[in-house]
Amino acid sequence: MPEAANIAVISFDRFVYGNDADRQAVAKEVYDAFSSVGWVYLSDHGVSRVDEVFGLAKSFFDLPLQEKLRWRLTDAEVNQGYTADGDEANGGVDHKECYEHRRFANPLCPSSSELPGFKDTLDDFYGECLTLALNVLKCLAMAMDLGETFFDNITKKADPQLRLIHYPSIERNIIEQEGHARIIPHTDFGLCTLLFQDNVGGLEVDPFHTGDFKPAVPKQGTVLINIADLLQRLTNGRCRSTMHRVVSPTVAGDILPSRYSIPFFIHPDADVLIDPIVKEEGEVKKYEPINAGEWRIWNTKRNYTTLKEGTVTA
Ligand SMILES: O=C(O)CCC(=O)C(=O)O
Ligand SMILES: [Fe+2]
Repeated sequence: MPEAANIAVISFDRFVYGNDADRQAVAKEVYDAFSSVGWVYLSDHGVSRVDEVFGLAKSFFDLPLQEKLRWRLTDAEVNQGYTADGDEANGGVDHKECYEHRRFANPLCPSSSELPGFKDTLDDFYGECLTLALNVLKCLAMAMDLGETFFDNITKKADPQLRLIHYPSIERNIIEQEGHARIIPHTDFGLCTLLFQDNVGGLEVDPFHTGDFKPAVPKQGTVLINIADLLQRLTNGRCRSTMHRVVSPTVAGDILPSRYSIPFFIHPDADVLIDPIVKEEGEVKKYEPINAGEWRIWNTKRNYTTLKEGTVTA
């Protein structure tokens, strides 16, 4: 097995329940991780029902394709619902299917009679993920002296995206063709991402963009968190949004087992201007200011093979 990526594991309950000194210490550890490899594992993160949500993801993806297509994502701006294998890829071929859940509107969600417990449990889980994400962003705000509520103030109206992903069981030689992967190399485009993964493995990160991808191995009871493009821009490159991909896990045999993961992508409000924050005398802004809402829609459309001007064309 290749050497794993060097990603710190931080116990997060010292931030939530600790005193001021504990909170400052955790904030610094988180900031150090984000400004070096761009990733961190959090243990004691306070998000419950993780196993239940993995179970519900399996129940949903086990439904026949025709049924799942009733909830097919059709609008990049709403960005909610089911994405079939082949609908999303950007410059390569992914082998995955997904379901997106939001906090304000879920028009394309199975009802409680169609999939018992699905919506209610996802709503609950979503709330816990959002709380954790905002606490993680608070760490950055503290470490950068932006004021503790900096990120709360720019995420009040935003509708972050909880995603369930299923990478189906597949022949190894399909995934290992040139240009194919379970998910091709990319950076995430929001502020930051929480990522729960099952025990199968295959996630790899390239923290320094040298092409040297290393496994971000599953660690029981933790959530992985990575910086995404808008935070890299906002922090003028201090926090690093880094390449990652999902490839074959290290298992023997020609048929790869299926894999499930649950990312939660946090975005700022659509009307926020992401203008790099400079902290030092003479520091030059490395990025142009951009509007967060336009950035999100542009990136979502770009990632889909089927979405053109907000509609499914297939
Ligand atoms: O499935 C994973 O582990 C990674 C998913 C991912 O990188 C993404 O959805 O952006
Ligand atoms: Fe990603």
